[in-house]
Amino acid sequence: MKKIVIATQNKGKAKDFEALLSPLGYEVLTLLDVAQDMDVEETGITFEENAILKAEAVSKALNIPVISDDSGLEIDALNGEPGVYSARYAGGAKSDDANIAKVLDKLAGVPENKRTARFRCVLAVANPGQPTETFSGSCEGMILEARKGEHGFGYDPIFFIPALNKAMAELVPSEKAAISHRGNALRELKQSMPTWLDEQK
Ligand SMILES: O=P(O)(O)OP(=O)(O)OP(=O)(O)OC[C@H]1O[C@@H](n2cnc3c(O)ncnc32)[C@H](O)[C@@H]1O
Ligand SMILES: [Mg+2]
Repeated sequence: MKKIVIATQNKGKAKDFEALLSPLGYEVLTLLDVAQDMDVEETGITFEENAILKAEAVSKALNIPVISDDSGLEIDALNGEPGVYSARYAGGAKSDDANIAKVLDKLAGVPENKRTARFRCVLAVANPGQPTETFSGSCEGMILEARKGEHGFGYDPIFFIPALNKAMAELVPSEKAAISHRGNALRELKQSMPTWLDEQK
């Protein structure tokens, strides 16, 4: 089986990438498999900057091609927060539960039609000795008033997709892959670099 390294420590993202890439015949490896202690500081102020930082640091250290993912949730009523700070929105250690609680608290009393939001994802492809490329995807939705569903990770239980009449966390991995910001960004990558994935071994 072909292998591909995703420069992430996030097990939820790893599952999303498995749903996207195993149908194409890839085994997905992450930093948790290949470089446990590599934690790249995300000092950028955009998803692009952070995706490039993570991909280049890992590609350089391991001397292999990698894909990184920088992503987050933008809520219109909060002027785009949590945005690039999505992973640690509630401060301290990363906690999906505390992050969701903070969002629900901040949106208390905000009516349904003002709860619009989107997930964004930027993938960076870094190859030793070649210029890094980025690809982006988004997914529009609304912030629910309470958690719903058991699948996914992060803010998925409070992200409602009107077209499916379901929360993101109610979708099984293949259903999420078909409509998600991460899936859309990967489809962009495949379109712009049609042979890149095939060339990995
Ligand atoms: O940097 P790595 O190691 O990849 O892992 P991370 O969790 O820190 O990832 P980011 O820096 O890109 O922060 C993204 C955060 O945005 C949220 N997020 C991103 N994609 C999501 C998705 O598909 N569903 C729910 N929440 C998501 C979630 O809180 C993530 O922790
Ligand atoms: Mg991170």
